[in-house]
Amino acid sequence: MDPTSKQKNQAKRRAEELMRRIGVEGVKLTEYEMNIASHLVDPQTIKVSWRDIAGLDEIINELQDTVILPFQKRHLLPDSKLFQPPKGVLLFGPPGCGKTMIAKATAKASGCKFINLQASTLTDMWYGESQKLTAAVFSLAVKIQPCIIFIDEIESFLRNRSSLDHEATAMMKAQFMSLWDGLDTSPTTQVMVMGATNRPQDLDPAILRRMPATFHVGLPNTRQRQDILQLILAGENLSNAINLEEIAEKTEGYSGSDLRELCRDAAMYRVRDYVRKEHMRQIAQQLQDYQEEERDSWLHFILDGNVPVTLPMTVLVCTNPFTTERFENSHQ
Ligand SMILES: Nc1ncnc2c1ncn2[C@@H]1O[C@H](COP(=O)(O)OP(=O)(O)OP(=O)(O)O)[C@@H](O)[C@H]1O
Repeated sequence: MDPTSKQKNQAKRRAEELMRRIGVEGVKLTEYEMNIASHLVDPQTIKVSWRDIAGLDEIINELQDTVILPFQKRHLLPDSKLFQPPKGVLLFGPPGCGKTMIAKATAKASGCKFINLQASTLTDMWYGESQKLTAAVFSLAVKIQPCIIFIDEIESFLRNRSSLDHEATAMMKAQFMSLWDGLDTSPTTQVMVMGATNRPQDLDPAILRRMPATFHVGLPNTRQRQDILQLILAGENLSNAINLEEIAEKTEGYSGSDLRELCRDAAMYRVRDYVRKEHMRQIAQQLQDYQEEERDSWLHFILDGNVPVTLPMTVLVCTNPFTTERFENSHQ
């Protein structure tokens, strides 16, 4: 009995559906390629585009020239070994600064299929399966090219080799690199590995060499923070008193993701504030209704000719002169 059969069947169904949607038909896939294909992203359905990324124009322009142009304009120099996208691109920098967004927008702009791999997809497997899956990543990418293989947290499985590495891990790394090199054998192959990491210093130098295009996606400066805030708050109902320049100055050290959270918190705070005030208003209204009801019941009591021993002054003050008079008369 295969303990992974349920998982494999699900991956197969998902992969077949995806392949149909992205217009790859008549391509026969192995069981392992099917598994990898379930991580395939249809470029049409990628929601992130360059317009959603603020403050990173320099990186975007550079990516457009070095990566996207060779994919898009391949027909201009179809046989050239030089007019090629780099085989490896590395995006590095602190968390939450837009690396994943850039990778997705690159795939969308270049029209490439996008295999979104978590390192764990390859490493959490049974002994022997990892190697078959790694081979499947590259063979699938070649079958459906042009294709970007995106590996988030790439350092977690292609880290510095050490003598402490498990034999299977060491073999998988060596295999990954040799398959990567294999992409170079045909000048027409349009497959690129794109990695993202917060810890470039942990990456194996041999991997770094295979990624000639590196982009530092750092923490945004004041101007970039203002651009990000402007983008996040576009279309929101903002008070005229809000000064984005001032907020940008006060948020040194914030990533794009932190700024988004800040704006989300502010919106939540306004709604919470409104809901609380509304709640207080309702309580005040209920209290007032209750007091009015109480007063009415006292009035009935008085009008019926009863004399309360401890009639609250408020009732006397609130009642009309006629009632008070009756009360006084009856009291005498
Ligand atoms: N430059 C930016 N412009 C607009 N939004 C941004 C920017 N940078 C970050 N964000 C916001 O932060 C979120 C997280 O960004 P993203 O996932 O691309 O970061 P990352 O660098 O890949 O982080 P991690 O290293 O944690 O994976 C985005 O979904 C977006 O809302």
